[in-house]
Amino acid sequence: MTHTAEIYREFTFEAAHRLPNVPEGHKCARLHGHSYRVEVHVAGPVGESTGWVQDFGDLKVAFKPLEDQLDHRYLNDVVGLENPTSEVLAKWIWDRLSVDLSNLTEVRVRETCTSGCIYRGE
Ligand SMILES: Nc1nc2c(c(=O)[nH]1)N=C([C@H](O)[C@H](O)COP(=O)(O)OP(=O)(O)OP(=O)(O)O)CN2
Ligand SMILES: [Zn+2]
Repeated sequence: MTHTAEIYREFTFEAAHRLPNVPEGHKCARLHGHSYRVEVHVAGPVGESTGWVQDFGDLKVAFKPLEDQLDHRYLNDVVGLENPTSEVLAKWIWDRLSVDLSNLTEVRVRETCTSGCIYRGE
């Protein structure tokens, strides 16, 4: 009997940003950078023969074009990321990944060790 499972892969990239819409004097209005960590989750039935939901390698292939657009970039210059909060970035990633990953369930973006965002496509 098969079961369902959720799998994920973590990616990292380095990028600079500033937040243009924060209140006057907010530190995040200034140019700064993060070592972003992104988790991509997909779910589905575990194949009888494969023993997996999907090859982790598929997630790597799907994320690669996004990594190319994000890594060592000034995020505010990327179309759709003019206000690059974690919330906006998580949806930006979801919108692009969901084209290839129909079983996408969750995108997690971590800006720092303590702060981040979870987006589930709603
Ligand atoms: N809801 C959100 N709040 C904030 C975001 C965001 O994307 N969504 N982003 C920022 C800044 O980008 C900031 O660099 C990260 O915030 P913060 O967790 O405050 O980071 P610090 O490491 O500076 O935390 P301290 O504990 O204050 O040192 C701000 N808010
Ligand atoms: Zn920041």
